[in-house]
Amino acid sequence: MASLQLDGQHICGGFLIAKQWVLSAAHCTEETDGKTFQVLLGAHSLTEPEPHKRLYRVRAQIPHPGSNIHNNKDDLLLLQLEEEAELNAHVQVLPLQREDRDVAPDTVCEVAGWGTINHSGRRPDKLYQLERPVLSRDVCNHRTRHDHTITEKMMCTDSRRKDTCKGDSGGPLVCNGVAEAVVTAGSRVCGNYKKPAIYTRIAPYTAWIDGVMAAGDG
Ligand SMILES: NCc1cccc(Nc2n[nH]c3ncnc(Nc4cccc(O)c4)c23)c1
Repeated sequence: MASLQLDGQHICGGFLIAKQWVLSAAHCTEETDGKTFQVLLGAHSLTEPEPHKRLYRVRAQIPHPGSNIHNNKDDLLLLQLEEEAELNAHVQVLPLQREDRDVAPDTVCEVAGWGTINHSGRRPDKLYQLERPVLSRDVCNHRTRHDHTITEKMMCTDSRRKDTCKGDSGGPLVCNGVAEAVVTAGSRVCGNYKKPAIYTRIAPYTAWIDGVMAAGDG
């Protein structure tokens, strides 16, 4: 799990997909007025000293060319670290789902982040993890939910009670140990069952991800 930070402040989640590459969400660069993130790896607490915590500088930030501020399409961001991450028990690469097939509805997946915990907007110091069931695209696209805005490159999880929120964007949705998708803010609503959590599925983007990493590695 990565924390994307500006001036020591957690902004968004992300995760290591290769020794020198982190995947996150393009919308995370919206309020950064061109500043470059630093990436914290190996952390559980954001503030306390921990043996495997290490802050990395970022050499390049590459948003998906289709990402934009008006919708949630192609909401992916690749970050190349200044150097390869030091891997250990607390810092590992997360395998990506490369088969482009929907995760079965009701599959229980997990999502983690340092995003706000509840309507109080309280921000946690320690990493939170949630288990959430996958919601079918048909239910998620219902008129009373996200009203046909969920494309085949997106997926949803139930947002009843436990949900992702501000600061969780960019983190991975992990199903059976594999990163299936990336948290996107969507309607930005948290904890309302009528607005299920939305994610950008990874499998449709593996060609783009591999292409950027191959070009970046020179
Ligand atoms: N559950 C989907 C989801 C995933 C990731 C991020 C988000 N939300 C947000 N992303 N960015 C934001 N900037 C301001 N406010 C926000 N949401 C918010 C904050 C307090 C109360 C509340 O009901 C909603 C968000 C929402």
